[in-house]
Amino acid sequence: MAISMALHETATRINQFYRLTKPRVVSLIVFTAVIGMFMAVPGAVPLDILLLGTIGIALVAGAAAALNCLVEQKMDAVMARTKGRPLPQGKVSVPETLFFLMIVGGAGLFILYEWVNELTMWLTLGTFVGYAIIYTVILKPLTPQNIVIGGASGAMPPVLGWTAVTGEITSDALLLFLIIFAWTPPHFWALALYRKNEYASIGMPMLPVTHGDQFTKLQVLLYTVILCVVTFLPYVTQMSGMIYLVSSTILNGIFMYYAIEIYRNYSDQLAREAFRYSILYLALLFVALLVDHYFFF
Ligand code: HEM
Ligand SMILES: CC(C)=CCC/C(C)=C/CC/C(C)=C/COP(=O)(O)OP(=O)(O)O
Repeated sequence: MAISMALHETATRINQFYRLTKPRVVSLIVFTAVIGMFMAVPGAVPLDILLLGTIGIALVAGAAAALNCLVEQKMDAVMARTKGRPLPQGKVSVPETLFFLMIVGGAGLFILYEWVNELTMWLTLGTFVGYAIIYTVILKPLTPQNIVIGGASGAMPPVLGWTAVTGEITSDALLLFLIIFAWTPPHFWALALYRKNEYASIGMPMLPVTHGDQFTKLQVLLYTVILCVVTFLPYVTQMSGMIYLVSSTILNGIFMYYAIEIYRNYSDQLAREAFRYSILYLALLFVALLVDHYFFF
């Protein structure tokens, strides 16, 4: 009995640390990194790079998310969406979180340095600093353009995957970066529209709080148009073929529908759906890139 209680308690503790890493967001981030690896070569990705690169990038991304949770714990305690997180709930302490993220992040960087390559290690460290320091600490509380600039960190993982395999950055890798970079504003501002009051309550200068709903809706629409243009580029540059063109056109059509409807007939429900769709969109777009890469015609 005592042993099973102790086991249960240990599992619960481990789960709290796991939750600090924002596992769902990080899964999609790692997924785009893995697809970046496959896109970088015509044939198979060496298995050791695939495994160690993925583990290394995932560990550093998880550490970055944990540092974000640490920095924002007081604000997280106020917002309904975030108040259940481990730090505001007192499930883990500040020193424990610091220790955890340093071990996890350090292990990730070590793996990348030792078994992948130095360039990927440095770029991953730069991405960590970009998200956990430049975005979280400096830009987020300062300017509503925080996510346009901070989004650059979220857009880096396919580039990290690419350099893990090739050791260099090419224009095709930058195209993958551009796709996520253009996707981030409609992804986040759709959410910010229906979570505006929560952001206002903690004084976070998100676009709907500082510039109002109408302006934000217009920005969602504009960035969705930019996204459509950017996602056409892999076909134009012949990085991708027909499978990608058809898939991305359908995915973009649905995204445009949401962006136009948000602009013309806004409801929180619609913005919530658009936000959920944005996640599905990115996942499927990257699947389309991958499938097309191996069945190019
Ligand atoms: C600066 C850039 C970004 C900002 C500000 C942002 C913001 C957010 C926020 C606030 C949520 C939480 C929604 C909720 O709790 O209901 C969220 C969820 C999510 N984001 Fe982002 N995001 C960014 C970039 C990214 C990137 C680059 C990816 C992946 C490539 C991503 C993937 C996801 C996923 C998968 C979820 C759903 C998580 C869940 O279901 O718990 N985000 N995003
Ligand atoms: C490879 C590597 C080091 C990647 C790091 C990049 C990274 C973890 C990006 C995540 C983007 C993200 C979780 C945004 C959430 O916004 P938020 O943090 O403002 O959301 P919140 O309000 O839910 O805390």
